[in-house]
Amino acid sequence: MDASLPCTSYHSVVVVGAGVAGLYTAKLLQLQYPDLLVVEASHRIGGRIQQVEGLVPWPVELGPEFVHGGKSSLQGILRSMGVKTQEYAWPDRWYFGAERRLIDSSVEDPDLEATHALFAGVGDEEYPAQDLSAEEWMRSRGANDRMVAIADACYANDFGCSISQLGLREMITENRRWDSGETYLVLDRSLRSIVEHLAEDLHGSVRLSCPIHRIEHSAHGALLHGPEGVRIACQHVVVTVPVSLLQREQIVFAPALPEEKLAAIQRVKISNAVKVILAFSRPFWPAGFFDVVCTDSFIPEFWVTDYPATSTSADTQGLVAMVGFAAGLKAEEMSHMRASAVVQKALDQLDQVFGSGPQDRPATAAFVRAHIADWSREPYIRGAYTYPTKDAKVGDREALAEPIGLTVFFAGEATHPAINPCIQAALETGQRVAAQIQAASGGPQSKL
Ligand SMILES: Cc1cc2nc3c(=O)[nH]c(=O)nc-3n(C[C@H](O)[C@H](O)[C@H](O)COP(=O)(O)OP(=O)(O)OC[C@H]3O[C@@H](n4cnc5c(N)ncnc54)[C@H](O)[C@@H]3O)c2cc1C
Repeated sequence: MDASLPCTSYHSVVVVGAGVAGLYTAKLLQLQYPDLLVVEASHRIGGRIQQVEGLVPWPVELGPEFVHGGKSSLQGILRSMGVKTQEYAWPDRWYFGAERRLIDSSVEDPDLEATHALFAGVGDEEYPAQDLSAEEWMRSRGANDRMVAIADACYANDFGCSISQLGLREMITENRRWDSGETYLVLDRSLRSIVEHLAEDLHGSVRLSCPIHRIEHSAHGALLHGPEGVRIACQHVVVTVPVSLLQREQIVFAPALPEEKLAAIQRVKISNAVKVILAFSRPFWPAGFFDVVCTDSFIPEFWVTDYPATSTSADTQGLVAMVGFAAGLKAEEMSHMRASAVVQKALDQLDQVFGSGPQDRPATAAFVRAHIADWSREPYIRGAYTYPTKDAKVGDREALAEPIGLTVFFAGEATHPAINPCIQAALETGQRVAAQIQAASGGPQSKL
């Protein structure tokens, strides 16, 4: 990366944000626009793809960890990288906190089946004129408290929010347009490799530690304002920052963005997510265990994370890891707790889920160290990922994606019209915006 770029420069294309959407846009446009520049606010590339080292013998993912769906558009990139994946059915166990009962997902449970049937059929619903939360919608379809608790821990948490925040309208769109498949894929290496692959030819074209705070734009181009008087002029600018930052007006646009886009920016929400990563001296879960969704519990989901060792440090040798994932209101609650209290409650929960007989505190007994990733604290992300938001309108995602003339373009997971907050969606928005810029300058359409 070139840190010595001049304070005022001109580029035909500037991409704001070096997450996967920004990096993919740059990769697709780089040949045609060799002077393209990516500006990134933080000191690293990858955005929400981030790892922590030194807990166990491999880097543990702080953000995304799974490829959602075996038919995802990410598959082409993974194949070209020679990545092998393993498929898991999700979820593989259930823990009912109120009943203190752990079951295999093959065990019949009428409330589980009824909840899955409701959510599988949400795409058949009519768009309501007045939006409902998923909880209100479930109750209107006769769901009981146990079903709501199941949906909160399973569907809402996976969507990155709580059941009261999840909106029916965007759930309908998501359900109708989801085309990636239902299995979870785990890669044979860190997701960092995807970031490295996207950035491999961008050396010298990425400027780090350069938060853009103002974009002046006209039909003729844009002037970007960065720290310490940095000015970057360009013909086309691609804004890929999380919608949470646009809501906080961390970038000021002059002239202001159109009313319709501003309203959509405020309606589409990102909630928080917290990952509690726990290193243990030995596994205390059943052989073959992958993941457990926990109703009426502090942390709604735990999974085992296991990659080929990349470190030989004596400090991590032989350790195993489990990750707790909480989103929405539960994550907000955790954000206000002391880290030691979060870890204690996580261990207590695992003791309850897996303890029995003389082994009644297996997690506590095997605990070595922990790391907590609280995404609300990331200054240039401020949350996890957009979720099907209550009171968002049909067409809001398209409004987020709408360019301003031929100068300002928008990409990033929030701008995907299928309400898809996954890595593949971020990549698809990068592909869309690259094609828009090529069309705007009369160039050939990307074949990638
Ligand atoms: C905890 C968690 C778990 C997840 N799990 C999964 C999963 O299992 N599978 C999956 O597919 N997806 C998952 N996701 C979602 C996935 O990470 C995102 O969809 C994807 O990484 C978004 O990429 P992006 O490029 O749109 O945004 P980002 O990665 O957020 O990139 C935006 C970039 O813009 C930069 N930026 C912000 N402000 C400025 C500024 N003013 N100037 C310059 N740069 C700026 C940011 O620093 C960032 O690098 C998860 C996300 C989180 C947080």
